[in-house]
Amino acid sequence: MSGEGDTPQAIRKLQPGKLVIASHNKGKVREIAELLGPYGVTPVSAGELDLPEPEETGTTFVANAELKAMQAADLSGLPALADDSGLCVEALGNDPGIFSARWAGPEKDFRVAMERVERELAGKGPEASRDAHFICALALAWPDGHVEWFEGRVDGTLVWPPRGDKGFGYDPVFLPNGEDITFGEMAPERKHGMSHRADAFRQMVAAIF
Ligand SMILES: O=P(O)(O)OP(=O)(O)OP(=O)(O)OC[C@H]1O[C@@H](n2cnc3c(O)ncnc32)[C@H](O)[C@@H]1O
Ligand SMILES: [Mg+2]
Repeated sequence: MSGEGDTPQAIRKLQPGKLVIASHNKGKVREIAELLGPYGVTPVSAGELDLPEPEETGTTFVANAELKAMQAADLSGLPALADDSGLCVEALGNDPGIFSARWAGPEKDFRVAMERVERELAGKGPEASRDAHFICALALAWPDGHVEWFEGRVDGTLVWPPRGDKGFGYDPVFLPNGEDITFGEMAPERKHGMSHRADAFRQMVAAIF
């Protein structure tokens, strides 16, 4: 944490415990808390505040991140950071994309979601590209209604069967370009060195902090 004298103006507005992470996904909340670690901000999650999970009616990652952040800022009276993210598989026309969470069904079973990706890819034939990328849109909403957003990306290929149990969601099938282990096999610090979420986060830090 920076000393009082060199703490940038914006971070002083984000007093410890005063930034809502507008997400109900424990894996994301953990990663965002880790990424916020160096900035002296102690986040509180939407779940801890009993905030409702809004319907994601947007047609883009940014629109969904904005609606989640704005609702949390509005209901809590605190600055709120939301993340809308997903896996885009090029041979599937970038599906599941914004529907990545919905492919896991009401039980939020990502084994089912990963199997669906693999099945749909198999349906494209053996020559189909296995290229994929993750996108992360971060939206930071202030209680006065002002919103800023940032979008990050990481490119890779899909493996089958799934490998590793360290991450969440689609991590076990995502092999980032230039790496020999999946996100599911990676220590969190290594994932933060290259992930879509860390990419968006770097842009946010450069702009805000
Ligand atoms: O909306 P919130 O409450 O934040 O939680 P969610 O899980 O519904 O989140 P999204 O609507 O943004 O859906 C994105 C899905 O994409 C997947 N995803 C996003 N980032 C990922 C990552 O870093 N690793 C693996 N899967 C990821 C993950 O399974 C998410 O459920
Ligand atoms: Mg969601």
